[in-house]
Amino acid sequence: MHPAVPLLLPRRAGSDTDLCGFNVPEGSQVLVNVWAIGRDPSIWENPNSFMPERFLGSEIDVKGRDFGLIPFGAGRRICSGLPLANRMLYLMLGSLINSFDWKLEGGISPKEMNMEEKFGLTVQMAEPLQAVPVVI
Ligand code: HEM
Repeated sequence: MHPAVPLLLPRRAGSDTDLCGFNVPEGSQVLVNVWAIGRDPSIWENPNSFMPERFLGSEIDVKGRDFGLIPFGAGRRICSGLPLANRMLYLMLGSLINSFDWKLEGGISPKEMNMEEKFGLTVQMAEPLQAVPVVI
């Protein structure tokens, strides 16, 4: 839902190409809108809902084979840090959740949290997250 690099790295068409009925002339710059793919209702049920459980028992992964979910990109320019990120994310997130209780600053409830984004080459929260760790 919130891909780190919403338009991936720009590509250039190596030859005249027909893409889903659109003519893409050789040399055109092509941007892949991963942000829109992640919110496409023809691919995802309830695309705007955060439902990590939708992946339970699913074969879909983020390694660039399932074009509905390519937060690390795909093809020859796929993120070269994917194997590292794939290991570190579980470790970091698991450590943070295991070691602390978390609350939002100002007594805001998670449902009230502003999840809007700022437009840019990389996605950032419009209103930075202020999460307070409480030692368990
Ligand atoms: C959650 C963590 C990360 C995400 C979501 C992410 C996402 C991406 C995306 C979307 C791209 C563009 C791929 C494309 O256009 O097909 C990219 C490129 C790249 N990423 Fe990551 N990345 C992450 C972590 C890392 C880490 C940990 C490293 C290095 C240690 C790294 C190094 C790179 C490099 C070098 C490229 C450029 C690859 C190229 O141009 O061939 N990334 N990343």
